[in-house]
Amino acid sequence: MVAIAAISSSGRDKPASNPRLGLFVYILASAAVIGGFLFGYDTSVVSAAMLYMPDAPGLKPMDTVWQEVLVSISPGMAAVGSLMSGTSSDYIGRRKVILGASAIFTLGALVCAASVNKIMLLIGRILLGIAIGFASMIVPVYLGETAPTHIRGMLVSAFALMISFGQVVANVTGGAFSYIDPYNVGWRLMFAFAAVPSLIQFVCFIFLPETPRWLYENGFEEETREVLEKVYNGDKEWVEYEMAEIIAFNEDQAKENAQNQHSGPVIWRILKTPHVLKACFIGSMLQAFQQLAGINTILYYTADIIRSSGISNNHTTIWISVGLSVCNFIGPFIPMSLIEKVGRRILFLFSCGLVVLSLIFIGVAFLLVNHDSAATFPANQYTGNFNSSYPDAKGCFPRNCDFCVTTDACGFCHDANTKQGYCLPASSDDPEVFSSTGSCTSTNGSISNNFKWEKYYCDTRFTLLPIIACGVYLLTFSSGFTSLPWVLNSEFYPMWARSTCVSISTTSNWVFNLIIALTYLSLTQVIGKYGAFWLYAGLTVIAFVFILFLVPETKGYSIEEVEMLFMNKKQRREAETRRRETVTEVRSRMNSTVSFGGQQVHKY
Ligand SMILES: O[C@H]1[C@H](O)[C@@H](O)[C@H](O)[C@@H](O)[C@H]1O
Repeated sequence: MVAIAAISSSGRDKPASNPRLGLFVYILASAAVIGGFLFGYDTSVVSAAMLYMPDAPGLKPMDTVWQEVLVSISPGMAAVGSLMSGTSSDYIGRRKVILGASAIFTLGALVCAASVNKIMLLIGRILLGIAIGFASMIVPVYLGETAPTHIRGMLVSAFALMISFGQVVANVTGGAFSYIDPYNVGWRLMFAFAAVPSLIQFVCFIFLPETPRWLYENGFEEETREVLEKVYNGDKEWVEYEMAEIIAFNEDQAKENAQNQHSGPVIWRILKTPHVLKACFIGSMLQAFQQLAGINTILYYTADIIRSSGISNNHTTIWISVGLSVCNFIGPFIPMSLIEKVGRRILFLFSCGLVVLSLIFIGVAFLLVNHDSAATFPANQYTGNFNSSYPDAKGCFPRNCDFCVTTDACGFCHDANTKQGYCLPASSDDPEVFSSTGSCTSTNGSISNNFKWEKYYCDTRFTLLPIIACGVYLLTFSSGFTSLPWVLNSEFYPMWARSTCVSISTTSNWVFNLIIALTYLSLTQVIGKYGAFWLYAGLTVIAFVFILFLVPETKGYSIEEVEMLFMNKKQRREAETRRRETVTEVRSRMNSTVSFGGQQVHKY
């Protein structure tokens, strides 16, 4: 992809030095990125709460179908919420959608915390899902449209950093609240905790402004200038420059609109505008690739992965999970501090390449664990009270321990000394303790001979390897892949298409998130854990090539200029000519001044 020289919409020269910003823009950004925190917190806290909810009074009995529905309804509804938020943020404004999202989030958190039955909990989870869908789409758009160009990438990266921070806090609070009567009170506190930041965000946004670009597009010229004054800390030169850019760009768009006689829904216009369609496709693919790299399998199944690498103690598992989520939290500081220096592409390619290597490393680690795990006895040596006609018995037959414990219905029954054993169907009443047939069945509540039953765990010399590999993966993923799809999507689109395209690409993120999370366990049963991670590595190699050839560098371009990067030469020439004409008109208008409130001000 070729780079273009910066084409200022207004034809003005950019002020020579960056503006000296005040506190305002940082307060505004901090309040906005709370949306990222809520996103991360909500997607993670449910795993801790789920340890207790199935046995909580009022929620019992909760079978696996209910559990799966309660966990996956929020990402599912987030996909719907992010799709809805595009149109609504065009009509009512970005700020009101943020207000709506934080209000719905607060309500959802309180409904979950106060649930007296499963239906109420389900309603709470639906509200939370809609709210995070709204937040995940609108916060990057809000920051992209408000932030000064030279810190735009950094501020949107802070949104991604807050997602990871929300995930760490969810792990820690999940652990902490599990000490406070977890079946009656603890799980409720886990949900209620999130109502505090969402309420803070709601209150902040009562006072914070709408984005200058939305304001101007919707006819609020004076308000646009007022917001720019605050964002640029009264720096006149920058306020004039940005104001001129916004005006010229809007006029240019109006002209283009009239020339091409666009009418009907925005999506129709996107389909008929090749360079915007291309940007929207690239943006959506980046979000899809982010999920196809398997980030959420590692985050959602951390406990399973730790157990299956040979750790059998629950407390150790919890603390290793916290350690891993810290790796995921440290990484985003790298793009935040480097993005405005080295640019988006280098960081993205660097992180993507390292993610491929660490996925291969995870696969190798799981392969070693698999090869090192104990063998099963040949089929003709299955003895004891083994009944091969028992349901599931055949599916559990000729595998080693690792294959056996990866299969949902089976467990490994082994000689406590020699370690060799049988892969048997797990008991339906007590799957973690007994098999349903064979040498590990319950005899008066215990296993009668020298055998031991393992549902998740295989003894291995490589215990630490998959855990180290996951830590390395989380560090490399979060040092670029976590942030860049969000940053680039907040920059790629012209104003008229921005909210629709960001909502499409955000929906792509949620849909692929769901697909990967729902298929991981079945995938490991078909191609093994190592096979699943190598598949993700293969998909990430495709992502690398995709980024290399199709993603432009957006660093340093104003949000109005980025659109040009997706045009071919002819389209760019036409757009440049039209913009030049607009510039001449705008310049002549901007040179005239009128008296306003006793002061001489520009006439726009
Ligand atoms: O950028 C975020 C981040 O990487 C999160 O850790 C992950 O859970 C999300 O799905 C992703 O979109």
